[in-house]
Amino acid sequence: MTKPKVLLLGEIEHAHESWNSLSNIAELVYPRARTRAEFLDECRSGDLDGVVAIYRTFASVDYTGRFDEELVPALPASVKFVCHNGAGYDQVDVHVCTKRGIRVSNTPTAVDDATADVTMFLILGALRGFNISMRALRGGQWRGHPPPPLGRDPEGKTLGILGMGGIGKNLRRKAEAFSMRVIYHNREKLSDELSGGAEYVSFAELLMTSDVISLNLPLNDKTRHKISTREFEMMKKGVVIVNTARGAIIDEEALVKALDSGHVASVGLDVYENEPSIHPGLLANDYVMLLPHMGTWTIETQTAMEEWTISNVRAAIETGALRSVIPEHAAL
Ligand SMILES: O=CC(=O)O
Repeated sequence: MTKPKVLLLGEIEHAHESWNSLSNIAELVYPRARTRAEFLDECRSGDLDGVVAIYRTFASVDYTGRFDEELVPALPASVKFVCHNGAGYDQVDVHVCTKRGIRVSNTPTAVDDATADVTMFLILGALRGFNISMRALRGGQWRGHPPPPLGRDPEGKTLGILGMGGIGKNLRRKAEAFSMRVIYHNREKLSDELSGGAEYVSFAELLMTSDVISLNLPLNDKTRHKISTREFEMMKKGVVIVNTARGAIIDEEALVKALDSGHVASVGLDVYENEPSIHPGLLANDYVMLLPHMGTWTIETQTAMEEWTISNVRAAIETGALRSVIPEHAAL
């Protein structure tokens, strides 16, 4: 009997044993294509016919481009599952996949600790203004001349978490260890058990009362530019904003203006609207703490994410259902 095929888009860096063990149940295939045009051709050539599940990485977008209304219909008719390695799956057009009868999975939970850790690092760094002193030190000027303004402590500050999913909940625990008061806004209020007792507030109240705002929500049509000029104006003067979710949740142009006016005191960013390019206004501002999308960049977390994605592929082939189907496909 011919085995179903599993296509790898991107690299397996850690979980080689688990990946290779899939060959017991599937034929593992690798694309020849190195560009989107080549990938579309390869799909249309029939060479990938029989592929049932695709394992894809965040970085594979560099050569396939987004899984959008052009690419998804071009996939072989046999494709039933797209297993994305990552929590955020904004590179995949879920609606087009739904129409084609393709189910999508992601890697929730596996990313929570590492991403919440980076969020805490950025909160502390942005509150303390560490970017200025770190830069001065490397420039041979010790703390700089004049020394940087004094930073602020997290203790006693109100942290507003926008998006209380796995990362938001994990961050809540970590922030409370720093004696921050945590409030949150979500599409729906969570039970006290799930929210850990954090206070549920409206979106407007979160904007108006937080000293620090952390963005922990997925990027989709509803959340793109959720934070723009009007929202910045509603925030307290001197607010600190941290984004480890997706850059396009913030209107970057409006952010630069809010920083330049001093209304937003400082920000900590791991993600950007058009990464890897960064708005020059962010690069130029000393009150911006920047990381190049390092939220899950640890050995443990990258390994866990690969293992998780492979387990989705295995479940898809063995049972016809994904282990962690995305919420949009849960009811299908
Ligand atoms: O950005 C990282 C992820 O989506 O897992």
